[in-house]
Amino acid sequence: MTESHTHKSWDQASQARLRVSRLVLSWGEEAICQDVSFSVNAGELVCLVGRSGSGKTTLFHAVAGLTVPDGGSIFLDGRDITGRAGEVSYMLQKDLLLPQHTILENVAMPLLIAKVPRKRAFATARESFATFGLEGTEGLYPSQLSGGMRQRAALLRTYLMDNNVVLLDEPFSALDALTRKDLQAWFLAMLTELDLSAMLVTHDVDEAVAMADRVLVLGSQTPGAARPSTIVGEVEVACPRSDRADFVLSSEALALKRQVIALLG
Ligand SMILES: Nc1ncnc2c1ncn2[C@@H]1O[C@H](COP(=O)(O)OP(=O)(O)OP(=O)(O)O)[C@@H](O)[C@H]1O
Repeated sequence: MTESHTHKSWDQASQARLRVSRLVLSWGEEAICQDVSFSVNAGELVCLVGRSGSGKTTLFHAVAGLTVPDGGSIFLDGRDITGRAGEVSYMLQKDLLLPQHTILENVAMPLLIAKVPRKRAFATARESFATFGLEGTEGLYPSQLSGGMRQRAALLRTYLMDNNVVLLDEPFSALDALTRKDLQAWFLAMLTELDLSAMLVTHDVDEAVAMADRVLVLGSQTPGAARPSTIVGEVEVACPRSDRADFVLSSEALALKRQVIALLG
């Protein structure tokens, strides 16, 4: 039996869609992440929080296959995808829409890059505009949309990469507080509707507890040193997505935030 077969039975038993095992990452001589292991289960939203510079983006790049780790492995449904791009969808921190292209052209980009014929790419993209609350914006340009709408378009573009695991790096951070709240609630409903598993980087402990099924904390175990980072703890948020609006105001949510903040150190 090969190594990946061994992991496949393990993953299926544990429902892990994505499994990261003992990842080691560095930039040149500098060790950024050391011995990072975690999994994302089917349908789960995991939020990754960590101080600035702890290596969240570096970790996401590796999971997305944009860099090859110095050690460790990444499995998707039990398949070793270490160093392979395109297996999980990734929305970068500054995933800007191209200003000179229409929303339809922007959203269809992953399909066009995958060499789907233009007509079919646009038809496929159009089908999801209503689901993402973007109907009527197909022919508009990014500058004609509100920040929230632009972010929905970027999320739709990520969705059209057509993987059932998505990585999102601070997708709501540039939005004003009210738009962010609306979009967070909408995003949770979308994840459920589309049956996606997701991992989201955020600086914002409130956002993590408001959205996640599980919060992972990336931090250093070496006193006084910011790096190398590892997963220093996790906090489970056992609240149905539909009840989150009330939950965030509860003493239970406050207690969970305290736990996350304590892990951040
Ligand atoms: N392209 C790069 N080349 C060299 N070093 C890098 C590069 N990108 C990141 N680093 C190093 O890795 C460290 C971690 O950066 P990273 O962006 O992963 O952290 P982060 O937790 O996402 O930070 P933030 O929350 O501020 O976005 C940085 O402090 C920097 O030293």
